[in-house]
Amino acid sequence: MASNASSALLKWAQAASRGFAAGAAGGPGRKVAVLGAAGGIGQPLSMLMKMNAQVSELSLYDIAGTPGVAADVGHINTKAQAKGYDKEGLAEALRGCDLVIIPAGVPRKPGMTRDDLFKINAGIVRDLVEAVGKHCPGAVLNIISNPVNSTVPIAAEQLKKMGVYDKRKIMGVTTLDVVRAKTFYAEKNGLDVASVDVPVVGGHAGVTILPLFSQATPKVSMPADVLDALTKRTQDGGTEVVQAKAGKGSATLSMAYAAALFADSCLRGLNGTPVVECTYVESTITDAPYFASKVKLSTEGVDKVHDLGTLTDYEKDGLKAMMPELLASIEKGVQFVKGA
Ligand SMILES: NC(=O)C1=CN([C@@H]2O[C@H](COP(=O)(O)OP(=O)(O)OC[C@H]3O[C@@H](n4cnc5c(N)ncnc54)[C@H](O)[C@@H]3O)[C@@H](O)[C@H]2O)C=CC1
Ligand SMILES: O=C([O-])CC(=O)C(=O)O
Repeated sequence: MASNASSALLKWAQAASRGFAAGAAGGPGRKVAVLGAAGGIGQPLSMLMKMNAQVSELSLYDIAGTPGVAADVGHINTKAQAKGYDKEGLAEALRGCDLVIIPAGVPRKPGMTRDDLFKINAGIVRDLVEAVGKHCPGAVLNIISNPVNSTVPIAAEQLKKMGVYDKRKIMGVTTLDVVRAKTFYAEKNGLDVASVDVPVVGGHAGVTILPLFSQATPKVSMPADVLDALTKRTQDGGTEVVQAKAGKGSATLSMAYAAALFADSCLRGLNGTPVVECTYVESTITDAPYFASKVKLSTEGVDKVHDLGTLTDYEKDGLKAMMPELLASIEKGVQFVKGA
């Protein structure tokens, strides 16, 4: 089993640049849907999924703009058949899907928290997941739409309501936190970023994002102030991009990259090559019913949720500090569906 997907995925990316003739994973062709495919994340993500050799059918769904995206992506000379769907086509887009990736919804503007997006995105995610429950209840779900800390519980509750919930299938995508932690850790310590791994646990907003630099490889012992600065930069990575884009949205390109890596790992797992990734799932390893940690992805989705390993006092404090916000965000998501 690959202990970490990054080296395999780097090979995948290299194979992509050579035209995907070699090096990419095989396995049965999978049907993958991107819901929100015409958006800032959706477009580059659709391109990257079109380049993934594990995909045979690619459904590109959005409420507007999908014919153009599908026509454009469809000209890429890889085997996946890309098809665009508008509002009326959601059922067909989803039927037979193995993996559904959801980046639909509004992004932040400067000054907003991810929770400020709840008002609009909660309903979008609930309705899309309802369609998933109707048309492809067995599919693995990768939820990108913010606030992830709440949208994953929303998805779970919606599927429970429909009697088709399977905790192994629902994952909140926190890969961008890992991507950022790796980049910042490698930069700060002069390491080859391709050889670096950093687990990131908790949730996906501010203090709920907890990089475990004590478990990073290769191991570098950092002074307390450097460790604190790296931790805070990882927690505020999304805000750094929101501010830099100055009103034009949040991370899209790095997010599409991260989502494509995570989706590739899910597909590898489904195709019988288990991969371990950090992701936000139903969990019993802390007091929070949903929590991101290392998870083994296999033929049915989540196979094993790994525990946190040994934490330093600094990390234990971080874990304690995140709990009130994380628990409140989860409860808000649960009540949004249950209370309705
Ligand atoms: N999990 C993570 O690490 C990250 C999550 N995000 C989140 O991803 C979401 C999308 O971000 P962007 O792509 O930048 O936004 P965007 O506004 O560029 O694109 C969103 C797309 O969703 C579509 N959409 C809206 N309602 C829909 C519905 N009911 N069904 C299908 N499509 C619908 C829109 O038409 C649009 O094309 C945001 O909520 C953002 O906060 C962004 C970056 C990182
Ligand atoms: O910060 C945002 O709003 C988007 C996001 O989740 C990220 O970039 O991590």
